[in-house]
Amino acid sequence: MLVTIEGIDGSGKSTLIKGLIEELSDISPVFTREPGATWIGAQVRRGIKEKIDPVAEALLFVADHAAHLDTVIRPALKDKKIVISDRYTDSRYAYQSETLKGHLKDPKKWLSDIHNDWTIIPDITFLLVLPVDESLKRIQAERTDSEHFECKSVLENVQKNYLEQSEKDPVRFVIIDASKDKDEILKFVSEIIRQKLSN
Ligand SMILES: Nc1ncnc2c1ncn2[C@@H]1O[C@H](COP(=O)(O)OP(=O)(O)OP(=O)(O)O)[C@@H](O)[C@H]1O
Ligand SMILES: Cc1cn([C@H]2C[C@H](O)[C@@H](COP(=O)(O)O)O2)c(=O)[nH]c1=O
Repeated sequence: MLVTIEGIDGSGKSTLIKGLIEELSDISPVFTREPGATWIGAQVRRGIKEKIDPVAEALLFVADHAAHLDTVIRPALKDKKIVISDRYTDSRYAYQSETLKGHLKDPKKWLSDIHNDWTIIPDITFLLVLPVDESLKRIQAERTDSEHFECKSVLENVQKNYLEQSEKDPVRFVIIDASKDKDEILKFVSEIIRQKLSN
């Protein structure tokens, strides 16, 4: 089973994953992330930092995804493991639809075409939704450096894109009110994962 956790920067994904590591320890899921689980992930982070061309940046994210599927996701799913990924393809649809505006005629179609035929669609996606002002407050409270995505106008559109994605696939997406207490979110998410496993 492939579970993905999505949401704008500062919405609480890493916090939720930290809780799930302990909460679901009896079922030993494989925890992974995009970018970061492959050597290409390091190049993606470099690209973000250096603010490279948006098409080059998008292609690096896609390359990282392909390597992630090859080296982590497919082998784990083949072994019947539960895989939980901090960000996945929906991050591309949400962020690159925004960053590629003005660079490509139809970024959403381009992103869809480039993933078709080889990606794996998650079984369930938890989308953490939080007012952008709140997410920025959380980020600013804890970070000294910020990525170019982390500004109000970009994140507003990124969140809109996420919600649009969730409307297209309401069975896969579970919307979480990320302003709730983190223990409440953790309990809700872990219970849904266990329910889904027992079906
Ligand atoms: N439910 C919550 N209520 C209040 N604060 C929270 C909650 N969840 C996370 N936080 C705090 O918000 C900050 C950002 O959380 P976190 O790093 O988990 O977000 P993230 O979605 O992983 O961010 P990014 O995508 O930028 O890495 C942290 O300081 C964290 O402690
Ligand atoms: C997978 C992916 C990520 N991003 C953006 C979103 C974040 O601002 C950064 C780094 O991710 P972090 O886990 O929150 O540190 O990258 C993106 O634009 N497109 C993607 O596909």
